[in-house]
Amino acid sequence: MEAINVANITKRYGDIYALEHVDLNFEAGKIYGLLGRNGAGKSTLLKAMTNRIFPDDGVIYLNDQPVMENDEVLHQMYLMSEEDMYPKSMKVKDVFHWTDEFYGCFNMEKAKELAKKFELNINKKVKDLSTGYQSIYKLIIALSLNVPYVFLDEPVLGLDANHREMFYKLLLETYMEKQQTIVIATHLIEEIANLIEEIIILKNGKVIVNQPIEDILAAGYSVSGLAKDIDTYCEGKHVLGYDVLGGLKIAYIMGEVDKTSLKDTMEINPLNLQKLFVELTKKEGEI
Ligand SMILES: Nc1ncnc2c1ncn2[C@@H]1O[C@H](COP(=O)(O)OP(=O)(O)OP(=O)(O)O)[C@@H](O)[C@H]1O
Repeated sequence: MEAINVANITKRYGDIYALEHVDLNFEAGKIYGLLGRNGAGKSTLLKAMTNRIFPDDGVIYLNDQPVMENDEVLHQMYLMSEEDMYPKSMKVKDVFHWTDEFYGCFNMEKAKELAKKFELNINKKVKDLSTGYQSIYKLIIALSLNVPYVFLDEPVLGLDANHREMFYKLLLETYMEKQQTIVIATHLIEEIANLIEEIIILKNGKVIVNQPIEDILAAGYSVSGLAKDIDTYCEGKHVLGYDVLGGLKIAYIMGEVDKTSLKDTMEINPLNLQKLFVELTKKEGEI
């Protein structure tokens, strides 16, 4: 079932098209990965979906209702982003309190429990938190709010590896329990590869990939071997790109695996999401 419909959204900043004719559907109860290089339009899209900015063209609907200045709809969504919604001089526990006041569906008990897990002192002012903890307190809000739509813009910014793993685990547990619609925008592609069901890739404000992660990974493969053998093997194939390591070459190929011209010295492997992303979003002339 389609829950959010992004219909023909365009957002310009001067001459720059942050988003250009973007059409997307988000189904209820799924986890989406929103990927794109720096400046691709990820944050702009999430902000438009949550009414933080207004598109120049197009409409965004949540269950057929426009999100624009629609309080009823906005109370069903939470966007976690770098932007602070409250003054930085506020204590974390007060941010929790006001979030509860605004949404009316904040699980304070869970938030306090998570704060203990992450060793976050909720009596501290937001401005006194380290970079990692500035993300952590917002993640705790995202995990403790009982809203059906959660948008996470760079959720693990500044978190150490242990805290990142903890967060992914907690996010999955929360998702299993509440079956929310979750959209995660991140550059840490491999870290979310096992978490997401659907993948959206933006490039220069346009959607270039929008499909189940399984499908896109199954649509191609990589082959490695001696450079000259790989070059011969790749003739006539849809090659996304190459990596060269000494005399060894790896080619990233779209299409069904062709075993007919494969040599014993060559090895076939599945595509990896990060590699696929890099190849699909490379600029001309970039290595
Ligand atoms: N308030 C603004 N004023 C001017 N230009 C903006 C503004 N917000 C975004 N942009 C521009 O719109 C484009 C898309 O930016 P956006 O922040 O959505 O990208 P992003 O994919 O989230 O990037 P990153 O991964 O670097 O955070 C960029 O070219 C950016 O410079």
